[in-house]
Amino acid sequence: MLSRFVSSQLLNTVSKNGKQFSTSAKNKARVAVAGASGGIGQPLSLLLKQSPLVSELSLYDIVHAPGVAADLSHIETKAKVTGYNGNEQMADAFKNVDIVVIPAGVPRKPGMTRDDLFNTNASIVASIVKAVGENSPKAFIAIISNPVNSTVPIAAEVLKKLGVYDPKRLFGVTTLDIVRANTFIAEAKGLDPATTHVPVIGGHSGVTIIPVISQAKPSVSFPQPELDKLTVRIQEAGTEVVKAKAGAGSATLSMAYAGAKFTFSLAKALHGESNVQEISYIESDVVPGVKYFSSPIILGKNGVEKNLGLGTLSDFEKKLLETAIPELQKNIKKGEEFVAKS
Ligand SMILES: NC(=O)c1ccc[n+]([C@@H]2O[C@H](COP(=O)([O-])OP(=O)(O)OC[C@H]3O[C@@H](n4cnc5c(N)ncnc54)[C@H](O)[C@@H]3O)[C@@H](O)[C@H]2O)c1
Ligand SMILES: O=C(O)C[C@H](O)C(=O)O
Repeated sequence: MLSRFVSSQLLNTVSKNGKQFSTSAKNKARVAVAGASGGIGQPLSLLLKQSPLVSELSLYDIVHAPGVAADLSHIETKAKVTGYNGNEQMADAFKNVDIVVIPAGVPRKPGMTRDDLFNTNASIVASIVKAVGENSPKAFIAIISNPVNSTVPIAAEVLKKLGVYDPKRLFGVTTLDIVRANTFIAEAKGLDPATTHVPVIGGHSGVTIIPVISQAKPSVSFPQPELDKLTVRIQEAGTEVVKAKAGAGSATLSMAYAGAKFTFSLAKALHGESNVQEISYIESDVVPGVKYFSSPIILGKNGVEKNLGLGTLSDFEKKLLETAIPELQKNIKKGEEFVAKS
């Protein structure tokens, strides 16, 4: 009873941007989670297992994946769950899957930047994406592992080396920034967060996170000092959680929610729902000289169908964009060089 209740709640929430989607047997996705035993991986897998959009759930990690899979497999929903542990089972984990979500890697501790995770997470993401490219070259790949600004270019370069890169099918998950912006702006204005939409563009770290409050729906306005504060709060929300967790990691539950929301949009688009809108960090030409950029997109059966671009930015947001550009360029170059050197 409880699982049905939660499942319908989640479906209602995730269909916020689109129409309710009917889920017959053939329009379900086979989804793999890499890093499935972790702080994000476990609740994300739980949310995916509860969804009628998912037919198979392939859980991969270097530890504990069979245990997590056994546990989830007892839930009274149709998705078939299988666990795969360690390098030798990695290829099997990623065979015949439609979508791979990657929250594998280490999280921040207080005092660290996301870029401080690069040395550990770059090779983790590269090895997982290589295995995905070799075993399901058409899969949509959604990267959660930080630093997202660099791990997405790393994934692209790895897939290029394999000759299977399709920029329409590779996504950096920035959904949590939008979820947070919706929540904070709704709180500030006494709105319902479930029907508040605040785009956040750019990248996923500090000044590269650009809240576009001028395009919020419903429309809102703030005196400049309050706008400054809200913007910084959205940019530093990850750090707020890292500090509050005091050494026990970073956002996991809200990220699982955001990751599930994004994955459900991919699943809906894959199976033909029209006008599925998301915001994601993808290969892009909307900002000259910045090869990867997060902006609103329309998803279709083959991935990114249309990049909706930046829309009209306020002067304040244009300044935020100017500040973000050199940092994004640096992060992207670092990711590309990592693969070129390896
Ligand atoms: N994009 C975002 O908005 C966002 C939000 C929150 C966290 N994150 C990032 O997500 C990542 C994971 O965070 P977490 O809190 O779940 O960390 P965690 O340490 O709790 O879990 C990570 C999991 O990855 C697994 N792992 C490590 N190396 C692996 C490999 N080579 N192959 C497969 N699995 C491997 C670990 O065993 C662990 O189970 C971090 O990099 C974090 O910064 C991103
Ligand atoms: O802040 C972090 O390190 C994790 C994640 O990127 C977040 O935004 O919560």
